[in-house]
Amino acid sequence: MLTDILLRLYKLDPLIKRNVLKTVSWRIIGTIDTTILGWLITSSLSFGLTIGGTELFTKMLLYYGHERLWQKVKIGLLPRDKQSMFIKRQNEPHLFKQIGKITRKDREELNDNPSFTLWLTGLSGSGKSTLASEVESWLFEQNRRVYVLDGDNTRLGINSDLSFSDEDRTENIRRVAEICKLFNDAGTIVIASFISPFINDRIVARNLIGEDSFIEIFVDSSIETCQKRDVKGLYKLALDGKIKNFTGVSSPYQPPVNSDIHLSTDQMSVSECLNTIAEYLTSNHLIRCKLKKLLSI
Ligand SMILES: Nc1ncnc2c1ncn2[C@@H]1O[C@H](COP(=O)(O)OS(=O)(=O)O)[C@@H](OP(=O)(O)O)[C@H]1O
Ligand SMILES: Nc1ncnc2c1ncn2[C@@H]1O[C@H](COP(=O)(O)OP(=O)(O)O)[C@@H](O)[C@H]1O
Repeated sequence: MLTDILLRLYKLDPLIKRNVLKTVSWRIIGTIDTTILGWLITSSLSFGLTIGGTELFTKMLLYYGHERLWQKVKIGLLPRDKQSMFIKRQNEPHLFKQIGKITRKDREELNDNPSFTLWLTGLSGSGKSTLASEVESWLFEQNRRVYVLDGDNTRLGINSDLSFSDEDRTENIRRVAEICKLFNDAGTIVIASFISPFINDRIVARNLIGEDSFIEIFVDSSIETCQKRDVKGLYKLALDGKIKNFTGVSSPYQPPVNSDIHLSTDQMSVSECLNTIAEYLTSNHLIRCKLKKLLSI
């Protein structure tokens, strides 16, 4: 009967299949352990086998129930929709990661430079696009393979199905981080220029891209300065209620608490910001070129 129940569960869904397999494998290990301990303590093999044999079934049911119950506990889990997306992928039985002969390291060696992602986060009008373009030009002049990913551009293309709701911003950043990872794997330096207003989404991006390849730059300008600049006229529209969910007006921005580089763009000039980024990259051995040359930007 127990086998019958387990078999039915096994056919239900990949997660249950995993739970069943984990239950059985763990129980076999546990039972061998209990049997040996019972045998050693009582010097009776039959006593050890009796305890081990009995608990094989009781503990298997208890373990399975415990696993299923824990799946209802939300502590430390992603929101349910995201979680099921990840679980489905992790358990996708018909996909196999393909690994080619040429590695990221090979490409980095060919370029004579490591690849990484400079992640610019900040309010609209804080200076992300301006700095992204300046850093890109400077790196290009240093013969580095570099490419800018900008919110406006990706939202006109690959992410054109996404709105500015909190959920869609999260998905926007997840997709963009995946793209950064691909570019970095291809040996290219990426400058990602996205408002990316939520701390959690930036943590997801950092984890996807990799701790060592992700450099968070807080492009920090007060909302008053951004509104005064109003480069695209969007703040006026947002304040007049003509754009919904506008960051800093009707949608939150969570500033980084521990960014790798902090640029106060309402106090620093563009070239001061550029020098700060250049100094960071050279002192962390991410760009190999003479500092003197950098500081003459
Ligand atoms: N509601 C609302 N809120 C914020 N921004 C808006 C909005 N609607 C359009 N735009 C334009 O979209 C650009 C930001 O896109 P991002 O992909 O960087 O946004 S996010 O990271 O998903 O929050 C942003 O570009 P930047 O000004 O360069 O930041 C705007 O041009
Ligand atoms: N230190 C600075 N860094 C970047 N931009 C600056 C700085 N100081 C002033 N600005 C100005 O601020 C504006 C920023 O606009 P933009 O780069 O389009 O911002 P974002 O991409 O964050 O929306 C530009 O007009 C730029 O010239």
